[in-house]
Amino acid sequence: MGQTETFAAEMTAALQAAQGPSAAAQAEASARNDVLTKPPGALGRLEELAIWYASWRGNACPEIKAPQVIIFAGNHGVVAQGISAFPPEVTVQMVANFEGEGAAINQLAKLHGAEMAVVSLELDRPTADFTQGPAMDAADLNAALKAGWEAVNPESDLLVVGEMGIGNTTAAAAIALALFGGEAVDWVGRGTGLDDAGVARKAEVIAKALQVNAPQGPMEVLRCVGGREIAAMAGAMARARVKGIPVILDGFICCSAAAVLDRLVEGALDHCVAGHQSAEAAHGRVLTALGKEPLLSLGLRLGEGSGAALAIGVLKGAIACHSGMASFAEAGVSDG
Ligand SMILES: Cc1cc2ncn([C@H]3O[C@H](COP(=O)(O)O)[C@@H](O)[C@H]3O)c2cc1C
Ligand SMILES: O=C(O)c1cccnc1
Repeated sequence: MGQTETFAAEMTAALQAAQGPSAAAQAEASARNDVLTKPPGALGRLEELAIWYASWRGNACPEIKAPQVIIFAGNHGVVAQGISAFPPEVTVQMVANFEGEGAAINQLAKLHGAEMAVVSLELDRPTADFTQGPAMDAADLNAALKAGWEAVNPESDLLVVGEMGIGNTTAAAAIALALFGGEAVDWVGRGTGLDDAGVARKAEVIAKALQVNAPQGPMEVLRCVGGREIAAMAGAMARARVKGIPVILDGFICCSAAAVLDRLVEGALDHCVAGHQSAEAAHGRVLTALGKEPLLSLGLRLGEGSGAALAIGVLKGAIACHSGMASFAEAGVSDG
């Protein structure tokens, strides 16, 4: 897609025009599921997962051969408000750790045979402190959306987007408050490990951010109180929607980016499944607002795409059974 200056508008139009899943593949996969050698429904959610994946791939008997994990990194001016337990230098240090294959996400991506890309977004130029004014101008927002869009490998057959950005649970909470309403305290959590006073300060910070910026509409919310890596995640998930690449959603920050798309275009997240529910207090609330039931709930509160990457194994299990199992007729098993 074209011009950086108009990227947000072009991306929105592409999402509006995007095709849905294949009804034929869905019907064929569903019929196949009905004759596999198991009592009806005995594979629980794995059955609906396999049919969902098959419908998005347009193939009733799919395989997962080329998963991609993309980690987007960005820095946040709002760290000046003392809203993270860690200093902002950790963002660039962790990027080096990703590149040296030393982070949790490296291990989980490798475990599931996923290609992993790391995209740093102007780490030496943090977003503006959004308690003072918008985090990004239109040029910054468009560039970040486009970086996300372009990072997706169109040949991949599954996408996980993760992030690294000290302070980004505050941006995610501000996005959630702006999109879903309620009270600031409903959307804040401990992030990397804030104490109770820190969490209370974080709530004040996001309340002030919305007073100062008063963003109108999902894209403006993303520009005013988001961050570059959050915008890039949204851009990548939008590209995946257009390309028919299923996405596994990660934790609170990933879901705040997804929520922007959800409010922007109806059905924009139909190609997404929730990988897990993180321990960040408001993640469950965001998942409920998005109508997504998490596959895993293991108390993770890391980000980096880690919970979603772990859930690749669940989806691979669903597809292995669906595409590999024999039917009652093939195996000569009585179908009851
Ligand atoms: C060593 C380290 C590795 C991480 N990997 C992900 N995060 C996570 O923590 C950050 C968000 O929390 P907050 O809003 O409280 O700063 C993000 O970078 C997120 O990805 C990490 C944080 C740290 C310290
Ligand atoms: O939910 C997450 O992804 C999360 C929670 C805490 C810190 N970093 C990420």
